[in-house]
Amino acid sequence: MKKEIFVVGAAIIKDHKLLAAKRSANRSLGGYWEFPGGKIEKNENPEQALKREIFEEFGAKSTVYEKLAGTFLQEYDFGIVTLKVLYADLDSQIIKTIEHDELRWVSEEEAVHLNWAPTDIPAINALVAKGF
Ligand SMILES: Nc1nc2c([nH]c(=O)n2[C@H]2C[C@H](O)[C@@H](COP(=O)(O)OP(=O)(O)OP(=O)(O)O)O2)c(=O)[nH]1
Repeated sequence: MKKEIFVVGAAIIKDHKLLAAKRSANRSLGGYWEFPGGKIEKNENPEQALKREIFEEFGAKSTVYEKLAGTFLQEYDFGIVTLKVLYADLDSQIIKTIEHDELRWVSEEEAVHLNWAPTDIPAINALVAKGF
């Protein structure tokens, strides 16, 4: 049985642009674009996990809103990732990036051309279909 990995990602949208993050080359799925976020720990709900991850990754406070419809599943050699995407806002500046090689605010047109982690592709398509 493969390990199940429960992950939460943030759809952070400002001025019609989405904050895309490129995973550091030395990590699992390195070099792919993703939503800021990470693994949900045992004692957390998705919202708590996302606020913690955004603070750890960026040193920024955040407000988390509703979930994007759907749960996105993808099997990898290291496990099965189950991704939930929550809309969020940053309430303070990004003061550091510890897990990403690059951060980029992208339009819908730019977003669809990035090399997203396979898990994230249907989520990006759903976000673009809704418009941002
Ligand atoms: N943060 C994030 N992780 C994602 C996304 N899509 C996706 O498949 N993942 C995967 C990558 C990782 O295997 C896992 C999230 O773990 P993580 O971001 O906490 O990474 P980590 O530092 O604990 O993992 P690792 O590099 O040490 O293996 O989910 C996404 O949009 N955002």
